[in-house]
Amino acid sequence: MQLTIRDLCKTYPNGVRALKHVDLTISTGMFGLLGPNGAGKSTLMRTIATLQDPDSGAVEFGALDVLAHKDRLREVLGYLPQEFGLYPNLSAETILDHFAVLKGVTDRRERAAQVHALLDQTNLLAARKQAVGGFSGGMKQRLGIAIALLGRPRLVIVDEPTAGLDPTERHRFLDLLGEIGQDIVVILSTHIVEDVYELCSKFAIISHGEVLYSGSPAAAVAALRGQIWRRVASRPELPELQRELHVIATRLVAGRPIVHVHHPESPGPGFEPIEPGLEDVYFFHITSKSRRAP
Ligand SMILES: Nc1ncnc2c1ncn2[C@@H]1O[C@H](COP(=O)(O)OP(=O)(O)OP(=O)(O)O)[C@@H](O)[C@H]1O
Repeated sequence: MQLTIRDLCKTYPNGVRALKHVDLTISTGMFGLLGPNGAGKSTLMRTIATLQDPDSGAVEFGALDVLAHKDRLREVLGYLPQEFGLYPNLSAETILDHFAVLKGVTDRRERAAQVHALLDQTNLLAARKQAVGGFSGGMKQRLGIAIALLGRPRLVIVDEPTAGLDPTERHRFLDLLGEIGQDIVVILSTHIVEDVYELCSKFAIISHGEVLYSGSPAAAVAALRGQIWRRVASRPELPELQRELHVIATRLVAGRPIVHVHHPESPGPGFEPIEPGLEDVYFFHITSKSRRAP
């Protein structure tokens, strides 16, 4: 099954152009949507999830025209929004049972089986009778994904699910997504580069409503190989380096600024070549765009 997004545009009434001619083809597996705050990720997710309309463009899931047949898309969709409320006094099991009814799983035995399987898959079986008001952030997110998976969706959309999770919970959540993404389309929106690197076979970088890159993380890294250089800089040097070279990132390592520069060959004395990481890819595309902008 394939999700095809064609020439999608959205301008909010306040004039913000949140999506500018977005084209993407997303196949079965985990697809990462990476971009800074305000890039347009949530707008794109909500549009695919049929929660809001674009101004123009098309979304197709297999042969289904999503914008023309929203109800049919919703039958095969699981959506975990950035923020969601849960009745704090209800247990995870009761909440899942309610949502299963809403998703149309009317057969009691089938519903009980699905709820049990999802509680097991999300490692919430032991906590199933507890009121969710006492759940940790990670447990709430796992319950959120269990709700999204009710009714056996073919398309799952998760919007920044790992924000605010500690490393253990983050990995547990990512492992869970990895399992799910074996044979359905899963779109993971995030601003955490490692989430994409660890999990996604394909990804796109989006900024200011535009797709700056789409492809595999490995190909994106390979395309920059031999072109990323690093050197320690003193603070007073930074403005000149930034003027003269394409500095993609500056980091403090043990209190000293380290600059990463994109250049086809050595940019000068003191620079050493480095193996690019996905973070270099991300900053390269984001900064290339702002260098091109008038
Ligand atoms: N309902 C709205 N009305 C007006 N502007 C909006 C609305 N929703 C989003 N925007 C603006 O559209 C742009 C894209 O927002 P969006 O939430 O899609 O980005 P995002 O990539 O999901 O960001 P974040 O990571 O911060 O959630 C931002 O400039 C945002 O301020």
